[in-house]
Amino acid sequence: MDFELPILAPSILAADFSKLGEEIEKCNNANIRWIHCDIMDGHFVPNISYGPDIVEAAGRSTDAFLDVHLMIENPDQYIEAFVEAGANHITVHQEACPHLHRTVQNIHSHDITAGIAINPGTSLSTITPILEDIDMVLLMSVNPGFGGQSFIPSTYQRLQQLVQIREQTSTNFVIEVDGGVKPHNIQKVAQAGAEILVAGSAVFKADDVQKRIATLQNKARLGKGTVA
Ligand SMILES: O=C(CO)[C@@H](O)[C@H](O)COP(=O)(O)O
Ligand SMILES: [Fe+2]
Repeated sequence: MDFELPILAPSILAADFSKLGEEIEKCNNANIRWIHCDIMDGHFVPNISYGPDIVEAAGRSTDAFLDVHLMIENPDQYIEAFVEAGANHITVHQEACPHLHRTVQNIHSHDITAGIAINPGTSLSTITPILEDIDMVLLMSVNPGFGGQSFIPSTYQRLQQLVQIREQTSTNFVIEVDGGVKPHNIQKVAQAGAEILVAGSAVFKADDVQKRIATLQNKARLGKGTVA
C-alpha cells in the first residue's frame, strides 16, 4: 500500500443509493483516494447491505482505491466475486474466519491487499499470530452492522496498544478505524494511531459533502504523528 497517510475513506453505506454516482462524484471532487464498501449478510451482522454489483458500480464512478469490508460468514466463497467487481483491498473479520490464515492467502492469491477486522469485544491477542502476513488491521470502533452509531471510547486505548504491538513485532500493516468517526473526534482518533479513517454518516449526511471532507481531512492531518 503506497499512500500518503492519513487517508479518509468515505463509506458509501451512508450515501443516497438513488444517486450513487453523484455522491461518489462529490468525493472525487474533494480528492478522495479511498472509498469504503460495507458488505453485510444478515448472518454475521444483523443487517443486509449490498453485494458485488454495487461495488462494481462504485468503481465505474471513481478511480479511488476500493476498500471492501466484508461483514459476512464464509467470506472465501465471495472473494473472487468482489475481486472481479474491482476490489483493490478486502478485509475479513477475525470472528468470521475459522481458517484466517488460509483466507488471507486466498485474498493475496488475487494480487490485492488483505486486512483483518476485529470487533470492539475481541482481544488484540487473537490476531497477533497473523500480523506479519497482513496489510491492514481494521479496528472496529462500533459493533459492526449499522452506520450512524457512536464511537466506543475504549478504541483509543486499543489503538495505542496496536501501535505498540506493531513496533514490538516489527510488522508494517496499516491501521484503519471504522465507526462513529466525526469532526469532533477524528483528530484524537488519528492521534491515537489510526491511519485510515472510515466515515460514513459524517460525510454523506453533511449538507456540504465537499466541505465536510475537507474538515475531516484537515483534522486527521493535525492528529497524525502527535503523541496521545
Ligand atoms: O462497517 C461499518 C459498520 O458496520 C462502517 O463502515 C459504517 O458504515 C461507518 O458508518 P458511520 O459510523 O461513519 O456512520
Ligand atoms: Fe466498514
